[in-house]
Amino acid sequence: MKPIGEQRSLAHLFERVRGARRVFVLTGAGVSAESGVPTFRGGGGAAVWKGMPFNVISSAEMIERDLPEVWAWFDYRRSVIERVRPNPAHETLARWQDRFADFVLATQNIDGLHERAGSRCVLELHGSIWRARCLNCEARKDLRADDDGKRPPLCSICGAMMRPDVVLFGEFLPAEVFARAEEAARSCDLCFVIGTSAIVYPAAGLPEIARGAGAYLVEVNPEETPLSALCHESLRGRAGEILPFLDR
Ligand SMILES: CC(C)NC(=O)[C@H](Cc1c[nH]c2ccccc12)NC(=O)[C@H](CCCC/N=C(/NCCC(=O)O)S[C@H]1O[C@H](COP(=O)(O)OP(=O)(O)OC[C@H]2O[C@@H](n3cnc4c(N)ncnc43)[C@H](O)[C@@H]2O)[C@@H](O)[C@H]1O)NC(=O)OCc1ccccc1
Ligand SMILES: [Zn+2]
Repeated sequence: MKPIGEQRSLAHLFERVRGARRVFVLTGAGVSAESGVPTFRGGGGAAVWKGMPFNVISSAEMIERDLPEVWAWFDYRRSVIERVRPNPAHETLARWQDRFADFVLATQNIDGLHERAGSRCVLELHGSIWRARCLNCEARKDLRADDDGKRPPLCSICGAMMRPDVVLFGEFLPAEVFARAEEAARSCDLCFVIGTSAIVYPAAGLPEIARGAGAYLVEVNPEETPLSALCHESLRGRAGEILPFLDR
């Protein structure tokens, strides 16, 4: 793949980025790929855990059916994530929060790497692998600060069992978080969609909202996605190389 700079003149894009006032960014697993976090390939069919496809082990039914197995799956992913570091894509987006008058970053990722890179008020559309939530009183617990290793963890408020505080397939997204992302998508003048296969909804609908509201839509992804046709720009390459390049 030709380096982004040689693909064609991006002067007009630099212009757009320099002139942007309200920027909305949606990220997916691809933004963490260069950190060493495996992607999902569209949340679809391939077996990811003990022969179960991703959208089965990460589904609401599994909480009922086998909560210990759900914890085993997220404990494994947490063990992978705790060994990696944010990459230049995360770092660039952290800088951008102070570069634009209005900047909103929404992510489908539960890995917490945006926060570790210094991004503040990240809209975690699908929750966080670093939190547990009580099945009875909804109290949250930060597993970085307070994890006695007991599985399932027990709620320190009511003693009930806790589940990972992530949004599983068939579950609604946190309403307030999604509403803020929708609002930002509706009112932005520049929208970046970075490292997502844009298959999982309602997150994949956010760039469509931005485009529909007149925003300039830019995709960063080495591959074509269902959103590419909707984009003003599709920058084919890796986020960790392209974002620092746009940061001028
Ligand atoms: C599979 C899909 C069709 N299914 C859905 O969308 C479902 C059902 C559905 C709802 N509405 C629909 C409309 C149409 C069809 C289906 C639906 N949605 C839901 O269930 C949602 C909840 C969805 C959230 C699920 N939780 C996740 N994650 C947390 C858990 C966990 O992580 O385990 S989703 C999870 O999968 C998705 C994976 O996608 P990506 O992040 O994009 O990753 P992927 O690997 O696919 O792609 C990576 C991309 O990066 C690129 N890339 C690779 N390297 C790089 C690189 N270096 N740089 C840049 N890019 C790179 C690659 O080329 C690739 O394009 C993310 O959203 C991720 O968060 N809830 C819901 O709708 O509630 C209401 C409801 C309630 C009751 C009954 C019905 C409906
Ligand atoms: Zn509780």
